[in-house]
Amino acid sequence: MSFGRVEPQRLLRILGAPLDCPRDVLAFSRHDDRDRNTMNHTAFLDAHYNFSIVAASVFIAVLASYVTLDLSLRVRTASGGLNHIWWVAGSLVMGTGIWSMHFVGMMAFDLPIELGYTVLMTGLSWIAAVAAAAIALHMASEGRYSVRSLLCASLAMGLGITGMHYIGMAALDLTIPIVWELRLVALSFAIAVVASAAALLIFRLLLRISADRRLLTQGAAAVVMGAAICSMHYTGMAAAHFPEGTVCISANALAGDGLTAVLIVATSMLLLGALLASMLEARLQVIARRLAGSLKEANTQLEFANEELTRRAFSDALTGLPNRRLFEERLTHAVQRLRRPGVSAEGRLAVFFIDLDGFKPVNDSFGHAAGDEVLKATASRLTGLVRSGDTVARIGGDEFLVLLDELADRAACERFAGRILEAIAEPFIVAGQAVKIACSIGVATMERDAEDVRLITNADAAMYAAKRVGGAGFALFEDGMVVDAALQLTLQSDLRGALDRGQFELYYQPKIDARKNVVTGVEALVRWNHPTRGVVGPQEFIPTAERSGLIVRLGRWVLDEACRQIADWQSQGRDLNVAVNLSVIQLADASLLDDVRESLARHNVPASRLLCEVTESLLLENTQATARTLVGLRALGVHLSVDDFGTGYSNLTQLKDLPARQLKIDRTFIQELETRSEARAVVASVIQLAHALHLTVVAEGVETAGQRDLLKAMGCDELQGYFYARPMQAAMMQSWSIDAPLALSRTLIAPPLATPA
Ligand SMILES: Nc1nc2c(ncn2[C@@H]2O[C@@H]3COP(=O)(O)O[C@H]4[C@@H](O)[C@H](n5cnc6c(=O)[nH]c(N)nc65)O[C@@H]4COP(=O)(O)O[C@H]3[C@H]2O)c(=O)[nH]1
Repeated sequence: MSFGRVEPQRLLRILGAPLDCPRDVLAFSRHDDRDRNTMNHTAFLDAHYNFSIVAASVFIAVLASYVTLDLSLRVRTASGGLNHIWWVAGSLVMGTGIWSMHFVGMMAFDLPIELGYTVLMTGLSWIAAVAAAAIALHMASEGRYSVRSLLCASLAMGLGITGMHYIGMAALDLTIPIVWELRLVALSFAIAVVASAAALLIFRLLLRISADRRLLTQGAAAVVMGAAICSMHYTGMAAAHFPEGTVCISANALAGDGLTAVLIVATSMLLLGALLASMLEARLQVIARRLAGSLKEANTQLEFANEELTRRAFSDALTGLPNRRLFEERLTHAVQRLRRPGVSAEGRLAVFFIDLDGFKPVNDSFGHAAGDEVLKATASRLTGLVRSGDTVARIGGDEFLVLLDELADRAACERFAGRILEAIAEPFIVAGQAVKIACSIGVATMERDAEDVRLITNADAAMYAAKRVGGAGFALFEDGMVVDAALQLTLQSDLRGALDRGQFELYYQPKIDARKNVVTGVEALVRWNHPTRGVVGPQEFIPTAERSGLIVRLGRWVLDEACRQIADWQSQGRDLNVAVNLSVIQLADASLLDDVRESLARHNVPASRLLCEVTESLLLENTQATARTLVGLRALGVHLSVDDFGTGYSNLTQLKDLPARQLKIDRTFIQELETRSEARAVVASVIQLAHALHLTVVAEGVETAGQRDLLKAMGCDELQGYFYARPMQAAMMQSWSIDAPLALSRTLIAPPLATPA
């Protein structure tokens, strides 16, 4: 299709080329005054353009620019060697596109002589175009460039494009050479350089534009770039004047309308193909990015899950402290560090085993959430005591471990244990109430050259030792304690089966009315008939039973057995009151009241025959649950006795609010009665004040006649102790008589406890 012939001047106007070019040059028929030297007296051939081919060349230029811009993105975003392939392919496509535009533009140039192009020079011009494209795409892949590099690249590209154009012109082998209008040649070079710089800036701009707005921007940019390339070409063409009489020797080489059509179609197909490939690649890149994104997300989730698993494997979920596993690992490292050559010979490690005293009742009375708060607060108090390199761990229930290294001596360990005791002794706020808890601490240390590294076991053994002497204190590990600790473990496992196997038995110790000298009642004291160790005293297994929770079942059995015994004595005509000891854990147990009620009913025993002894310190803790139980017991008609009075920190006025009926003065006071006047003064005033509060007073641990006489003189109501009788089996109570000679009562009635193996 042809749009007819167009004047070059009009064509330049359409393409935006400078219009101040002298008419004579544009018309190729008149001389330019300024270039008179070169063009004087020379007549030039009339040149015209075939508009449809010019349009095709413009289309190719715009299409090439669009494809080039697209390829620049691929070169920039592709990775793993693909960018190099895109660079080579892109340079070929872009170079061919520009070159093709030039070649088609040349075809549009119509002279009255036949024109044709030599293959070699045409090929060279193609190479120049590809080189310019390679420079452009390389710069595009950089993304950011300095003004200097932009200038250099624009110059190089400009040279490449201009080179392509003028080498392409040189492919016309003419008998009379072309006369060049240098000003326009320079202008065409300047246009090429400016167009290159604009193209590079557009490359960069395009990278910053979001994908959805890119299509339009890229289209507009392609039009600008295409127009710039065409301007350069047609300005270059305007600079060429073909003298009249010239003949094209290469007319038979590359030429003809068919070739133009093939070139246009082939180039367009090449460019469109490249565009499609580029778009496909872009799509693939999006998919790959999405895949990579989801893979990354999956990886992040996996990493998080792994971290969480590791964290859980090595930490305690409630407090966030390291657990036993991590503690052991850190201990191993600490031991290795200690043994490393060069470490101070005095350096030592210390493990503190901390077990809370009285935590279980808090947990039972206030609920697990409150218990958790106490544990968390304990964790933070302990953490607050150590330095950053030390380790605090929770290894279960209410047990914590602390590892300190570089401790100077045993005194430092003792000081630290003291600080732990102080920290835990501070009241905990539980459900809005201040609750006091203590702890037992076992300390095991290791010196540099020591072989034994069973620090945790040793600290545990020491903690047991501290617990056995009443808790709320610490003990440093000593060799004999390991045996003890092992014994505790055996005890614990044996205890579990002992109840089912009926190995527990109640012994009874009489209480004597001080004035009337008659038995008023007995205190039931539990014994464990151990199959291998013989009779085991309560002090050896009650703490263990409390720790293992078995005390609730054991206490239930004691209550029931005591009621059964009351009924038994009743049936023999003996009305004896029986006192049973209640543990702190039983008091906090909601089922205690039901247990007492059921036992009384089962054995048909009046509640007034039963007396519950509760230690003073426990009564004064007076948590909500304990208070409820005490009031409930009282409501049932069961009497209460304050045991071990004087060992706690109470004063008598605090006792007046308690539903107790009896007060037992601790035997440590009784033991000093004869030797210390202060003890006498205390016991005398306790008896007086207790009477004022309508409490009967029992003195426990009466061992001598002198103690008996003093207590009688002070007005003490009841007496209990070895002076009268040791705890004995129920059957022996039959034959026992107060009037029996003391020596006899001791040998007959006091079966010695078996010494633990
Ligand atoms: N040195 C000396 N000791 C005397 C004398 N008279 C009595 N004793 C001992 O003092 C303890 C008195 O019981 P406790 O203060 O309630 O102290 C009891 C009580 O707190 C606890 N216990 C005993 N049976 C039970 C029980 O069934 N349940 C609970 N929860 N605790 C019990 O075990 C503790 C020790 O009981 P036992 O070993 O039987 O020790 C008894 C008794 O044998 C004396 O003249 N001199």
